[in-house]
Amino acid sequence: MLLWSSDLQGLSLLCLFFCSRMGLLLKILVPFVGLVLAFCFYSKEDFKPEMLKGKRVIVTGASTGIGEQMAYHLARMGAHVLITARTEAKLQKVVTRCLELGAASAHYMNGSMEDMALAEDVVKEAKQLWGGLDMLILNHIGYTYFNYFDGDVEHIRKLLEINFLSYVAMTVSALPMLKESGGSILVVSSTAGKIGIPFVAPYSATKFALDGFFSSLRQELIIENINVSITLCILGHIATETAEKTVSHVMQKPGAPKKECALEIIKSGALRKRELYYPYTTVRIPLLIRDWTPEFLDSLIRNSLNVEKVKRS
Ligand SMILES: NC(=O)C1=CN([C@@H]2O[C@H](COP(=O)(O)OP(=O)(O)OC[C@H]3O[C@@H](n4cnc5c(N)ncnc54)[C@H](OP(=O)(O)O)[C@@H]3O)[C@@H](O)[C@H]2O)C=CC1
Ligand SMILES: C[C@H](CCC(=O)O)[C@H]1CC[C@H]2[C@@H]3C(=O)C[C@@H]4C[C@H](O)CC[C@]4(C)[C@H]3CC[C@]12C
Repeated sequence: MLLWSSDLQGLSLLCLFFCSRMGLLLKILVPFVGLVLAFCFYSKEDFKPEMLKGKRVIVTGASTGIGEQMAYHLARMGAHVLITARTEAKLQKVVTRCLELGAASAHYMNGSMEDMALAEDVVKEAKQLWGGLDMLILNHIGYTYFNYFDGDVEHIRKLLEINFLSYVAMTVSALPMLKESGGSILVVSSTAGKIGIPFVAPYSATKFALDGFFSSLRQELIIENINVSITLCILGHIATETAEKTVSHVMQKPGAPKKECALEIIKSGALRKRELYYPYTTVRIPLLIRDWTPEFLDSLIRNSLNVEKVKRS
């Protein structure tokens, strides 16, 4: 089995974690881990901001949070940006800021991604504006509660439209241009799209759906030698306004910085990575133990939350 450098890092951290418990650390694994980390360090591809200069990029859900920060990073790198969300006033401010930061151009389209026509119209606008597309960053999400599942099936149907089907609709519309440019699709997902986390059942379903669809589509693009990359971005808790409003009372640690998170997403897409894990340690290690000791991982997740503070609404 071919291990990627980032997986070697994850496995090394895992070995350190388990063997530090068994006192083997100083005898066997320190040299091994040293060799592995040296390999990982020297095998890293280098990201350069110039990679994004003049590139034509759509960022959805960019009126606030991680999407807003991605728009600003792209602007600093000299990209053309087209951003979407529902709140026009916020989008106007982000576009203005993007132009101040050096964007090659900056435009917005406002509307809800419940409407599949909007999803397709955003891609048509990119064709109208730029004649093509280099990067599609699918980031928006609909209203997400953090509580016991309330049995509301309609809420799940609506969230699947916003968080999943609109991503598929935009991808279908954008693929002809991305094939022409050899471009990239960045799909923003979550730890909750890879493992079972309590209190986010509807949201988690939509994120698992993204993994299934885009991981299968990536296989087909490879089979047909189509040069379009798909990067699935698996994020842990990030300190955005919405997340802090929703979960700060339950979380035992603060979220990771949204600005750094946004940059790591862009870098992973530009380097055409298969998946991004951010923050690496808190996301990658649970995934490494997920299939070996699922019950142990489930208990770790439950113990990482102040579950007593979640009251059925
Ligand atoms: N923050 C975190 O802890 C984590 C976040 N993630 C993922 O990162 C991504 C961004 O998260 P975050 O920045 O926290 O989210 P925010 O809530 O900060 O931003 C969500 C964005 O989506 C837009 N949006 C909301 N509803 C709709 C809709 N119906 N149609 C179109 N756009 C809509 C919002 O703008 P408007 O309201 O104006 O429409 C906003 O721009 C998401 O995919 C999320 O799953 C993953 C793991 C952890
Ligand atoms: C609690 C989870 C981290 C568990 C761990 O030990 O690492 C967080 C991982 C993913 C987070 C949720 C997420 O994906 C974004 C949602 C979007 C909304 O902004 C509200 C917050 C989220 C429900 C967020 C909540 C914490 C996580 C489940």
